[in-house]
Amino acid sequence: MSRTYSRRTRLGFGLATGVAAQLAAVGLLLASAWLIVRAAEQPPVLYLMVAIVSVRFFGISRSVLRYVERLATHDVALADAVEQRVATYTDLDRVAPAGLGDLRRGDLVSRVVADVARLQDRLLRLRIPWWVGLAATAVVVGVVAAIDLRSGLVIAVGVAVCALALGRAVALVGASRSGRSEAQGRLSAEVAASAVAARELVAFGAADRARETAASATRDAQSAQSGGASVAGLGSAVVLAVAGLTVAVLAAWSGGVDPVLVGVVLLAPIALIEPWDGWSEAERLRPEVTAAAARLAALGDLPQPVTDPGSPRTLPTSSVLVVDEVTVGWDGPVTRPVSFKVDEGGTIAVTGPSGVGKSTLAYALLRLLPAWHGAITLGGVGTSELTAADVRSRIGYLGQDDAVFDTSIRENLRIADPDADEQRLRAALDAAGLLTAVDAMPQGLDTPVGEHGGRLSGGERQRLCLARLLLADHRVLVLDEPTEHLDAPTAAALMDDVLALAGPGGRSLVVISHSPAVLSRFDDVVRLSRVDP
Ligand SMILES: Nc1ncnc2c1ncn2[C@@H]1O[C@H](COP(=O)(O)OP(=O)(O)OP(=O)(O)O)[C@@H](O)[C@H]1O
Repeated sequence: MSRTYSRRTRLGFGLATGVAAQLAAVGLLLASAWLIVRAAEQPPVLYLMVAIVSVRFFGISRSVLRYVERLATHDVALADAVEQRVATYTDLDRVAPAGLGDLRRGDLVSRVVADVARLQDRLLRLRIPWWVGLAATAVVVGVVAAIDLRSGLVIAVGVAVCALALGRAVALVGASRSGRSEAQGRLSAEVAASAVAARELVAFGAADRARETAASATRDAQSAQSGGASVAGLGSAVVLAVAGLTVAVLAAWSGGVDPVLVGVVLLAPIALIEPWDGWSEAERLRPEVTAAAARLAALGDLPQPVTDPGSPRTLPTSSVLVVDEVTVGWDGPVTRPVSFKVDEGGTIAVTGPSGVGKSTLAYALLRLLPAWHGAITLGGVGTSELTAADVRSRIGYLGQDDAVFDTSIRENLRIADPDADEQRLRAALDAAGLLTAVDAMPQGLDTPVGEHGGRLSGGERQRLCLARLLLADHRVLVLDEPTEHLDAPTAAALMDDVLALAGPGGRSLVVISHSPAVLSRFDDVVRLSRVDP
């Protein structure tokens, strides 16, 4: 349906066609009932024509209306899901990477994919069946009441009993069913972790343990799922029992009803089984949908590690970086206060024992984490007075294991600048010392790099990440262990290319490293030390 109609209008249209489809189904059954009873009296066929045409009309219109209803309501639900997915990404973007706490990758994927899909059910399989079912049921009760008031009241009582019994039965049996989302999330996390670490798990003979953990997560997910199936079974049983009971009561009390209409009255509760089944399915899904909504809301509630100031200052033109008596850490300061200055085009190395907080300092420079004490200024303005986006447009970071995507070299580079033309891509590769190697590859820039860049050597992978960083055009580069995992000649060659980026008119460099060979290339080396425990 055209997007020019508002979502509310499209939903209203979907609901109206849903109710009409449901009434067509009811009409089909009731018209058939009347037709069968009336035909038994063998009247002239003309008397039956209206009912015969009605049966055909309801039969055809039911399918057409159901189809239109699905189109309209799914259109709205899919638009909602897109918005929800964007909102979830925005929440992740707001807190990642420092604010994700203990959330595991697989679990995050499960939230973004499965929980958002579950939320789609809130409209399609939870709310709409209730609204459509209630409207259709009200019409049926009205029609039967018009034929025989007492029978109408009996069906109305049946509806109330069915709705209450469904809610009660599902709540009793399904109290533990909300665990399905968690179980799915844990299963996704286990599978993702095992897939990423498959080589190490096999090498250390830990594959069986990983398999057992995954099997236990699978059992939990299955048990949650089979619990859902038993709830569905119970729901259907409740619906059938209430419908049957209502028919029995109607049969016992239908003495005063016109004999031709007895079939219509008696079959009315049977015609309501379909919408009531929709309620039963809705109640089965309710705990899962509620849990999925809670999990997504929990992402939105994650505290933001750094917040932008209310009135941020303008990003200064100067890129002189000053770190003044700064201490960093995650749960409290782990480093002693550190101070240094990097002029435009200047270089500095940061070193210190493992775990002292070197990478954490890099996070603070990029405003991914706040510093506990001291001040970090860029061009004389405190970075806490700037927006994080402004700081990150000026300061770029190359981590120890930056993500390389399973696509071509060109597309990996374009993540930094989707509009970069061939010339800029080649210039960045040249500056990172990778152009000659790429030109020697048969597919050049279109060479696929494989999962995690597995088809590149360690040095090539690191240079690709460096080239990507250079494309983003930051004036200050923070390089965290850029030569990690590289042999001495490759590391030295990479450092030559890195240092060539600095100098007058060039970029400022903060290089974090343990390596004496790397440190020996710098005049200024800052040593971090741990606060006393
Ligand atoms: N995501 C995190 N959440 C909580 N604590 C963290 C996190 N990452 C690191 N830490 C802790 O912060 C401290 C500093 O870690 P950091 O990675 O900055 O050290 P580092 O000096 O870079 O170490 P290395 O040289 O081994 O890379 C360590 O005690 C570490 O356990």
